[in-house]
Amino acid sequence: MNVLKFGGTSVGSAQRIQEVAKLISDDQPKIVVLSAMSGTTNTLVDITNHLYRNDRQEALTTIQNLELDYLMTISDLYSTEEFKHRGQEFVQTIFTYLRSFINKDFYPLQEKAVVAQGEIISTTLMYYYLQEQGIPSTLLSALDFMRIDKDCEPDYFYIEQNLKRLLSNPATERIIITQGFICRNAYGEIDNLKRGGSDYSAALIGAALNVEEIQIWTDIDGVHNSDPRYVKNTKAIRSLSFDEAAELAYFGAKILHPSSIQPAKKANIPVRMKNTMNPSDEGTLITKESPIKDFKAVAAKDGITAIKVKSSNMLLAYGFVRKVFEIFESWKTPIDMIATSEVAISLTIDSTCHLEDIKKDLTKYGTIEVEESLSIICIVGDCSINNSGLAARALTALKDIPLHMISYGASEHSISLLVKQTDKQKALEALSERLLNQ
Ligand SMILES: Nc1ncnc2c1ncn2[C@@H]1O[C@H](COP(=O)(O)OP(=O)(O)O)[C@@H](O)[C@H]1O
Ligand SMILES: N[C@@H](CC(=O)OP(=O)(O)O)C(=O)O
Repeated sequence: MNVLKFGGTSVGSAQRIQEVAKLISDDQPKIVVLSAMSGTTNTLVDITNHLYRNDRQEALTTIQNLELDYLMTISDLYSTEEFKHRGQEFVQTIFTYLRSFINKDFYPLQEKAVVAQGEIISTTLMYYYLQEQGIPSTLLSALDFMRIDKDCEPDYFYIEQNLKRLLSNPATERIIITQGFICRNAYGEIDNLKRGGSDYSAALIGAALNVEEIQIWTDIDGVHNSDPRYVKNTKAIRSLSFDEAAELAYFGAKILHPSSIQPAKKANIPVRMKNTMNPSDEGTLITKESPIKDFKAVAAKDGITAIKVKSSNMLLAYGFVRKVFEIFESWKTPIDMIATSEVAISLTIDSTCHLEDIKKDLTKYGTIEVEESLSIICIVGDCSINNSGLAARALTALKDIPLHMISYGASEHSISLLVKQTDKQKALEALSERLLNQ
């Protein structure tokens, strides 16, 4: 069995849904994980913002416009009156539910339920379409098996037990359709795996069922050697190791959710990235081992904040770094990059929710400097100790760009550099020209 995940663009119109249906209609048993049609989750988030602000008219107009889009999709998607009617009835139930929140107090729990509707709609429309085409399939609700625990981490045991239980139903067809992104939390409430989380859903399902392959179908021929939204002439990489792919995903390659490689790596299941618009292209295969290359790819992560703690107490002291880290731990704020000197420690975070609290706590250890709007540039390649000269080439490529921090040596697969967000594009272009396209 394989897991095939189709992203928002892949199911972004009636025609796209029809094309995905063709791709999944062979005889192979498979679990098909769908995202919401592109744009829907953003619009649902807008609706929740209007509801929080009690902006009745804006909420109503946004809900109505989205409903109209879906009614048009339905009229293009189905050819028979019967299925047009079923689609309309289903979509109207969802939009009546959305309208029911208007004129009431709105809570975070309801926000998660509203945002979940995109995947509920896309999977149901696909399920009906397959029925109309006479292709048997089973629609499985992710809310019946996908769960996160109190720390918002996947509940692996629950997921595996419940998926296996549901699939053991003899009425289950060879094609199983389910939602990406959505789940329940430890209290049974509707929740999600964070934006872009359908990749993560697919990987969790694949690992729970120990499938042969996890396929992520998107709108580009696999993982490219740089971000095509910022750099011209990027090229698809044919092979990546789990570790290389995880670094790229974590440091900004939007094509993959940052957590999605971990379950695949743990279960040693290959991940194949494919293009829905060009299915014959081989895409990118992510496995345990991959041929080594000096420079494979570059990714960039925006919205980074650097914090520097300067203190002469650090000189020859022990326990100082631990105390600093404990503050970040107490505020549940992950640290990405670290650099130390005799009297200072610099580190970066990407969540500023508790920045003021962290700064306040850090002042007891020294003077604090904060710099915002930075980007981490992550260069993935052969950064092993024996590959001398690699860091020098990377730094030479960036000779005209001020570097705020460098992290080298911690990973055999990557070098990370901190630049101003405004220098990101220039840095990506320079690396592409001087390292990747040589
Ligand atoms: N290194 C990269 N390789 C390929 N695509 C990338 C990379 N970095 C960013 N992207 C962007 O990611 C997009 C695919 O991700 P996403 O929009 O989330 O797809 P989906 O809708 O299938 O989930 C591509 O269209 C591309 O613009
Ligand atoms: N629909 C969700 C989940 C997701 O993974 O979407 P996509 O596969 O289109 O990135 C989101 O927009 O965040």
